[in-house]
Amino acid sequence: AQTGEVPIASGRANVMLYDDAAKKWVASGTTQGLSKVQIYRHTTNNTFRVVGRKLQDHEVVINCAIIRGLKYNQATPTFHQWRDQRQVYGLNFANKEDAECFAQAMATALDTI
Ligand SMILES: CC[C@@H]1C=C[C@H]2CCN(C(=O)[C@@H]3CC[C@H]4C=C[C@]5(CCCN5C(=O)[C@H](Cc5ccccc5Cl)NC(C)=O)C(=O)N43)[C@@H]2C(=O)N1CC(=O)O
Repeated sequence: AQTGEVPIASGRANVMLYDDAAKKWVASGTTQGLSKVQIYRHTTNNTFRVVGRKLQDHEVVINCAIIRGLKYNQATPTFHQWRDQRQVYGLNFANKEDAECFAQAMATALDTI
């Protein structure tokens, strides 16, 4: 977190990006494996972003702003996804509790911005 950012959710997930050309999901980052995915709230300007780091080597595998109007799709109880103009992000959560907690924080963020 940068100064002035606080995490409002944290969960374990495989962070996936959709390869439009190949029409398949690919793991984000250089290795497979679970990441710690957090939603940070910036305390001064009340903006939010999703940051994910590999549990093993802390490689940053996702760092994307949560923008007003984002549609967060809970495709399954453990696979949630959204898109921006560049790509589609997928979070394959380790369990549905982490997924539910993350989705709740995402909803809060989307209600706030
Ligand atoms: C990690 C493996 C993964 C695990 C779980 C399952 C769950 C379903 N699933 C999918 O990929 C589903 C199946 C159909 C395919 C077709 C298109 C896709 C791909 C690109 C985005 N998309 C949208 O449907 C988006 C969603 C959206 C709606 C609303 C707002 C935002 C968004 Cl992003 N619709 C728009 C209109 O954008 C898609 O998610 N798709 C996953 C999946 O099979 N696997 C297994 C594998 O791939 O082996």
